[in-house]
Amino acid sequence: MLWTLVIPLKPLARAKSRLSGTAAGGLRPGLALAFAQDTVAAALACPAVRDVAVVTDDALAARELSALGARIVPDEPQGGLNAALAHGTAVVRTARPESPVAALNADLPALRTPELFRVLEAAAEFPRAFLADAAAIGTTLLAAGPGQELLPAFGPDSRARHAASGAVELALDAVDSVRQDVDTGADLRTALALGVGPHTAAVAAGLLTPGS
Ligand SMILES: Nc1nc2c(ncn2[C@@H]2O[C@H](COP(=O)(O)OP(=O)(O)OP(=O)(O)O)[C@@H](O)[C@H]2O)c(=O)[nH]1
Ligand SMILES: C=C(OP(=O)(O)O)C(=O)O
Repeated sequence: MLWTLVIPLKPLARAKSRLSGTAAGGLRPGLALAFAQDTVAAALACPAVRDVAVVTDDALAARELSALGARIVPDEPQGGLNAALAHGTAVVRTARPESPVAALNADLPALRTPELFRVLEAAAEFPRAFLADAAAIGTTLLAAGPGQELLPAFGPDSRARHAASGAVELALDAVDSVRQDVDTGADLRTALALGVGPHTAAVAAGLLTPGS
């Protein structure tokens, strides 16, 4: 099955606010962009991915991510994350109404293409499926097969809300890079230990000193 990924991205000036203690104001937008660049590059390299649509109103991110090969969908609803995902899904399905679609967070800087492949292959077995985040509270990927509504319920406790919505939780080992979203400085250190992509590695160099 070939998936269309829908990746939401907040305007960079407001993104990753919980990293403000780790990356001071001037550096945080660049870090959020680097996370998105590494996420999009790893996703576009995946043989199970037909294309990637990024839902964002950020002009710089739109330029940089379209240069990688992503389609940009303006965040027209301006109604937060789930509205952006529902909109992005509707837009990509205008051309391909039956397309399998998966929402993927833009803050997965350690994302490894083979692990994403395994997650998407597993998701293809169910009408709707999701992957819990590394903290086991949230969600990093929500998939809807051909003709299925996405019904995104991201945000606090989204693991429980996606399960309650009828999506099947994917119980997979060894897909840590797909689960490792980065919200805090501790998450960033964990992602760096897993191994981040080149954009994040370049920005993170100098941000964190060993043991900080
Ligand atoms: N297009 C769009 N994307 C959003 C919006 N809110 C959050 N996102 C994206 O949704 C994903 C998950 O959000 P979070 O992990 O909370 O990221 P964040 O909002 O940048 O982080 P905090 O500011 O620390 O809450 C990230 O890829 C965000 O960029 C929104 O209103 N519109
Ligand atoms: C948006 C989510 O999480 P967080 O803001 O914790 O990354 C989520 O897990 O649904």
